[in-house]
Amino acid sequence: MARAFLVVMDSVGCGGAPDADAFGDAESNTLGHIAAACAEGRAEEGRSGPLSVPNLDALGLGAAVRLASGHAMPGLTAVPAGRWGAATEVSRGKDTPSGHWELAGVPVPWDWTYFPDTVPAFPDDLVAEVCRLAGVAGILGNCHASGTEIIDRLGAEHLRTGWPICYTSADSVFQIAAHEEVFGLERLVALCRDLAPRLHAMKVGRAIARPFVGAPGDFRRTGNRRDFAIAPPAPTLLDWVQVAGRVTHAVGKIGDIFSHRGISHLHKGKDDAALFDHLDRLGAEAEEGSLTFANFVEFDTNFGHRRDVAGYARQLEWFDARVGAFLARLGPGDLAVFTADHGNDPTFRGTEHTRERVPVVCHGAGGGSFGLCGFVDVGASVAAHLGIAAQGPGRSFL
Ligand SMILES: O=P(O)(O)O[C@H]1O[C@H](CO)[C@@H](O)[C@H]1O
Ligand SMILES: [Mn+2]
Ligand SMILES: [Mn+2]
Repeated sequence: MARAFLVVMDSVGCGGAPDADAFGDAESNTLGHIAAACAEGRAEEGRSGPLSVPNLDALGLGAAVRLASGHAMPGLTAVPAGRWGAATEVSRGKDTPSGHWELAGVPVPWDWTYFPDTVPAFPDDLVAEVCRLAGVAGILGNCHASGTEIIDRLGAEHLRTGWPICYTSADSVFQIAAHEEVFGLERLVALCRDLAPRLHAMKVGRAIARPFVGAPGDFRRTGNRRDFAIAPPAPTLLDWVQVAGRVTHAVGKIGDIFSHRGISHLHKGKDDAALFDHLDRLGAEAEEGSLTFANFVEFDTNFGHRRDVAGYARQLEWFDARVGAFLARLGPGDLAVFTADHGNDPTFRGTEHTRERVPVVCHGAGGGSFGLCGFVDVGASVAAHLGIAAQGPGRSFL
């Protein structure tokens, strides 16, 4: 029986979204602009020269970017041996839940609630609820911010007052940063968990705990981030597979993103290297007929939001080397799909996600292009490979 591995490279978009302009993201292209910067010698920190991702390129990565957006992709010159194309999203959001749910066959039928880019950003009654749940007299932040910048700016005041730092972004999120040892990690996680139902009722996608450690001038976020996401609106690929009596493995953030629905086994790790160790092990050991669904988040959190072009390129090159070793572990009936959930162009203005198409490159599904498809078709294709009935609007491209 076949196995399937669906691997999301978080934020590794490839431009070309027909509605990018409506998101203020016209011309954004995460992979296209990284490849151009590398080829022009503008991404030389800790690496050098044209972007080198031979394993993903052999599956069709460069070709997928050219198809999606028309970008040249210097350095990615392989004639693809894999099955490849690019996918377009329809959900009215460019965040992680929208992207993953749609990849898993379920577009988002509602409009997300976003907080305005004003100070304060949050309504008084919501702030009052945070204060009640946390047992504090006030909050810090109450604005749009980048998570590393706001702990640098307000971390010392947080230590002094004990008030949690609350902030949001262009995504439908309510984020709370607090010191792991001073405020307490469990207290922060409980605060987010308790606040989440109220946020979900408002169609705010996630309450996110963003713990940090250190002292003023040297605050660092830890790997203990927790996301409390609204549940998907309908059964997803994970549910379809599980209902069919198969095993599902969730690697990294997948559990949180799917509100822990349809997941048999959760595999977490402190960083992407640890997550790839899980993926390698599952490549060798995952059950016949199983689905492994993995998310690699560091492209997005460490490099996209930080607008670090060289860092993003380094991460792609590191990831690609591990892809080569991973694919060597797979058997003849196995499918591996590498794709993304949205863009986060490190050359673009601001620090937010960017609306883009995403590459879809497959190992174990023969060769050639299936052209442009929808995000939902990825889930339908994985289901088809596993011999499971898909639900919803997706159609298999296999
Ligand atoms: O700047 P940081 O805290 O990493 O926040 C980013 O992470 C959030 C959730 O992934 C996004 O909405 C974006 O705001
Ligand atoms: Mn994401
Ligand atoms: Mn992000």
